[in-house]
Amino acid sequence: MAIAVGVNINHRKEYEESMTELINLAKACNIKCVGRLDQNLKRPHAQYYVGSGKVDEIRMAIEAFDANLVIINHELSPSQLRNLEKMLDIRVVDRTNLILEIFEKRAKSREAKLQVEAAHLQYLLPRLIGSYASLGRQSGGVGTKNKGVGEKKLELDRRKVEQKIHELNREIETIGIERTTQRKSRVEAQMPNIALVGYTNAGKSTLMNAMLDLYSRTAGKKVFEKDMLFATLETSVRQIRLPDRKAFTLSDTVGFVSELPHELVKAFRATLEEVKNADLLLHVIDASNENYKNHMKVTLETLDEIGASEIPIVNVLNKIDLVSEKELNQLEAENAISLSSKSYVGIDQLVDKIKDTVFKDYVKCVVRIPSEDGKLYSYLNENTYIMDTSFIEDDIILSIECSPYDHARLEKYIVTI
Ligand SMILES: Nc1nc2c(ncn2[C@@H]2O[C@H](COP(=O)(O)OP(=O)(O)OP(=O)(O)O)[C@@H](O)[C@H]2O)c(=O)[nH]1
Ligand SMILES: [Mg+2]
Repeated sequence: MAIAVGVNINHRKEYEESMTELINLAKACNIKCVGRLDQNLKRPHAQYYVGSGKVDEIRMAIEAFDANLVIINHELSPSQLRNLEKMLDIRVVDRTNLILEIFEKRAKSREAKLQVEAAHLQYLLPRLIGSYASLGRQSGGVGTKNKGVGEKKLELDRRKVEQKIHELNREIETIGIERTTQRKSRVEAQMPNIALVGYTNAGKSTLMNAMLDLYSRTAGKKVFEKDMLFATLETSVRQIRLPDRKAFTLSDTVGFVSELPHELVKAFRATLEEVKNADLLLHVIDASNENYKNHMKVTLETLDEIGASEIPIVNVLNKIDLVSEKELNQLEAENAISLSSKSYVGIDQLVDKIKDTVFKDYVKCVVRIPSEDGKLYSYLNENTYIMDTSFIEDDIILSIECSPYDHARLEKYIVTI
């Protein structure tokens, strides 16, 4: 049972949505918000984040609603967190900590678990001094009360935590090396990489599944999709082969959120390598969300933070089945495709767009291959688009469209007709 507290700095128009989001983040952590307090300020209060009068109001709300937790819609400095907890005598959780707790709950793979743990410890390190947060982890997460840490123990704790972060990072690095090796073998296969990116709950995983359903022969390898914040925490890479044999890898990635903790972005850098190494990003946007523009901005900022801002982007305005025609015409996004991943509307247009970008260098040519070269024929059948087949003497004449890579390799078979 928590009281949600927000400070609207300079009347930000995204404020209301970010409070709703905070309450949803809490829900994802099994915390129910029973009360809410807001304050308009020009800048946060240095000591308590909220103004000191507001601290009294929060105290009254805690009593009135019998709450055992206060959630703040922003990252608090270590001293603000300490001061507030001291004043209120209750555990205070900031937005960053809440997101970290969700990631901790959802992480499944070893790599994701290690990354989240490293991020959480990094967050805790400067906050170890006498806060509830410092011991919350050892005694069971949000909502636990703890007090009294001796100075000596604190120093010991700090060194232990630093050591642990160091070990975790080493292990994450090792997994990262394996990942790079896997990626290398894909690069050698000359397959372009496309990554789905975007705000959490925009529909990235749903679009991935729709593409798999339509264009993958190895169906059944679907990814997890759900109406909740941060359904996806791991990067999944799948191969897609279009009917004209053009193939690419598609990566589904962790969603972004406004004020995504820097510790997490840093910790997830290895997982987000797929994004950094992509030839094209499909920026999935929930067009039915009235704050979609702010979501786009957050995504672009996060891409910048991970060093992926130079990669070409196609904007995918998703969930158009929930948008009226009038609203659809008002949507603003450059280089955009509108579609519905859920009802499979408009996916063909996205595919055309993909062909126009990552496959624009594909070339059409005619090759003449000896009919006994069955191996070459089956390679071409598998990897290039055969538009026409005819025969001259004992040779097969194929009109094909292929990658520049294959084109170079086929040089001695190419004929002009
Ligand atoms: N109506 C409608 N709902 C959609 C569409 N695409 C996705 N959804 C729903 O939106 C919710 C979130 O979808 P996901 O695919 O899990 O979203 P995500 O972007 O992968 O989210 P994270 O993994 O949390 O970052 C699910 O309930 C989907 O069914 C769509 O085109 N139309
Ligand atoms: Mg997802």
